[in-house]
Amino acid sequence: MTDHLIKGAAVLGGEPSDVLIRDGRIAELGAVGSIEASDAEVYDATGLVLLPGLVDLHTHLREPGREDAETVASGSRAAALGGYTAVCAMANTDPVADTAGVVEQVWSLGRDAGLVEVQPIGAVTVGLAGERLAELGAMATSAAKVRIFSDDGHCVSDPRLMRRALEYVKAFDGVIAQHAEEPMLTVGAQMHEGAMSAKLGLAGWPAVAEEAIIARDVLLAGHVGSRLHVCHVSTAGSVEILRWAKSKGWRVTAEVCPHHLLLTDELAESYDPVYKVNPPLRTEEDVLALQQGLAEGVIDVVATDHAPHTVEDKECEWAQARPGMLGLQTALSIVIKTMVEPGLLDWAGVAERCSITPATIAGLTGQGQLPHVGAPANLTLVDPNETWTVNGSELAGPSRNTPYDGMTFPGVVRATFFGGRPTVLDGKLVKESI
Ligand SMILES: NC(=O)N[C@@H](CC(=O)O)C(=O)O
Repeated sequence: MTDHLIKGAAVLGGEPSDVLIRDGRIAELGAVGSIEASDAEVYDATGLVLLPGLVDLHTHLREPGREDAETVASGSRAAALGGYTAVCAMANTDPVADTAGVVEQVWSLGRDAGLVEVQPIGAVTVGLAGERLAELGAMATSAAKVRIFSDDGHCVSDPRLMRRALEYVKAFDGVIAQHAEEPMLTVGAQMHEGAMSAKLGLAGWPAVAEEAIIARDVLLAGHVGSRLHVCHVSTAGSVEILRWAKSKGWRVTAEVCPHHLLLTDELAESYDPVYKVNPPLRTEEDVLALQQGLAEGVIDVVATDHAPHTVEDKECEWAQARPGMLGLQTALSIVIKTMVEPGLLDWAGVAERCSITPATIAGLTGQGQLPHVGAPANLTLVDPNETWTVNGSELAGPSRNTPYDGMTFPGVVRATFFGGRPTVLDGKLVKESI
């Protein structure tokens, strides 16, 4: 394996340093010019910020079943280009990832693609139907070593089943990641329930449908003493409930998606389904509360909810369109725009929310480590001073459903190292790694 010498990178935005990567790990870390490595390939990282490789807790890779929208390999390419070195693959595939066989399939496809660590998430219930617990133990002890379980896309709405799931995974320190949506309150829902939905005549998805489930589930998690993770938190009220749950010392974590940190329900006025997503884009007040919650750590992590859909499933009438947006290649830029530029997070905070804490939640021990000698070389180099304009047709993967097409953002991912190997250099996938 080739050695790599990264020169002049600002580690977490601090002093420029040199980093020597050897045999997949950081072998030396020191002041600029202090490391001698004549046989190493040199990467000039002057002006770049070095972060631990990003870790996504919420990625839809669509394989098996909807390879026309994304595959494990194409999603891995998008992830590497976005600065990720690990992604957790959601279970709503076809067939559903509710058995050891399917999670092992996804896990081995990820290993074959070899661009990021692909950690499968297992379904909580058989077929995501919300009726019977899936084989949680078999998935946990499979080669995929599933740690997080989620029916994402569907809520585990039966409180008795939710309690049983929390009790079951407690034995092996597993996590139940809930898609918080009380289904009886979102029948036919198309967008956030508020002034804009009334104006557009679209059925609303009220904030209380999310908040009611989060309130119930934090109480259940506290009661059982088990680990709950709340997916894609989208309302100001949810942040308040999480703040309260954390003050009780309950084992509750939560994620926010980049789109909920930036976009609002006003965009639905275009009737362009690219803005249709679950949970829906909310109000400016919600956006500000989510940013604040992330800054304070009430919301622990940023997760993309990368949800590729084909042109047929997205470029149609709003009501027929599937919910979901691409996210892997734009996430870091949106975090920089919404959190770093306004001074809500510094680079250490970005590392915490986008890498270290997600790796801890997912139990990915080789990921999310602050750069230090001996650490696995999973690293991202980003140029914070460069901007780029999103071009949907140039994104990795077959899907095009980005809400950011034509928008200009700060922060260009220049290089990603996965297990000591560059997957991205100069902003492009490294040929040998494809
Ligand atoms: N987040 C989304 O809008 N879509 C998700 C599933 C879901 O949560 O509905 C998808 O799988 O496409």
